[in-house]
Amino acid sequence: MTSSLISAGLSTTRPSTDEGVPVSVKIRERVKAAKQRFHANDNIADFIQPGELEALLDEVETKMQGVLDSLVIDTVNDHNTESTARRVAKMYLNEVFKGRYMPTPRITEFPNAEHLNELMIVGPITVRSACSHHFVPVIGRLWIGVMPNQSTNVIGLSKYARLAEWVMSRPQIQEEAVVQLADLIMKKTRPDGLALVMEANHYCMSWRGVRDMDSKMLNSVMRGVFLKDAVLRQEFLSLIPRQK
Ligand SMILES: Nc1nc2c(ncn2[C@@H]2O[C@H](COP(=O)(O)OP(=O)(O)OP(=O)(O)O)[C@@H](O)[C@H]2O)c(=O)[nH]1
Repeated sequence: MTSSLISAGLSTTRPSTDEGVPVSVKIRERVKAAKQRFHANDNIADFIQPGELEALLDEVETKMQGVLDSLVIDTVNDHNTESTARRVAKMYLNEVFKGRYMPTPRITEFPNAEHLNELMIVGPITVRSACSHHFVPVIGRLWIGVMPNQSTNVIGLSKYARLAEWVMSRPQIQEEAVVQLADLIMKKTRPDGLALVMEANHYCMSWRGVRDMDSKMLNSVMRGVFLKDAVLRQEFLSLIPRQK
C-alpha cells in the first residue's frame, strides 16, 4: 500500500524529458523529423502544438531584449523602450510574419453552376511583406487573373486577398513570393490558367542601402492557358490599371 502510494507520487512529479528545452527547438526538431523545410518564407503551422505560440512569443521577447541590451539601449529607464522587446515579438509572430505560424485561411467554394470560363481579374490587392535579407517592409500591390475551369468550383473573391496575405506575411523575396502564391491558388482552385503581377517598393533599397526612393520591382507569373495563349495574356496585361 505504502509503496504503491510512493510510486504514484513519484510518477506525477517526475520531470518530463523536454523540460527546459526552448519551444523553438522542439518545433524545429519536429519539422526536421518530418524532413520539411523551415526557410523564412515557409509555413510551419502544422508543427506547432496548442499553447506553443504563446511560449514562442515569450522566447522571442527574451531574445529581443538581448538585442536591445546589445544595442546599449537603457530599456529599464527609457519609458519608450521598456516594452519594446514584447511589442516586437508580438509584431513578428502575430502580425507581420504570421503567415509562417498560422494555418492556411479557410476557403469557401461555390459550384461553377454556369460553367463559366471567362477571364476574371482581382486587384490591386495590397501587399505587405518584408524582405528576408534585412527584415524591412516590402509594400506593393498585385493583380490576379483567373481563367476558371468549367468543371471545378469557384472560390469567394475575398479569398484571393486572404491567400495573398497569408503568403506575403512572411519574410520573402519577391520572386519566390509570387511563385508561392501562384502555386497555392493553382492547388486550391485548379483553374485553366492563372496570371499574377506584383509591383512593390522594397524599403531595403529606399530607407537604407542605395536609398533609391523611386524604383520598384515588378514581376509576373503565368500558368496554364496564360502561358500558351499570347492574346489572353495580352488581354490580362492591358486590363490591369497599373498606373493608377
Ligand atoms: N532579387 C531580389 N533581391 C532583393 C529583394 N529584396 C531585396 N533584395 C536585394 O537583396 C540584396 C541583399 O544584398 P546584400 O549585398 O547581401 O546586402 P547589403 O550589403 O545590405 O546590400 P545593399 O542593399 O546593396 O546595401 C540587396 O541588393 C537588395 O536590394 C527581392 O525581393 N528580390
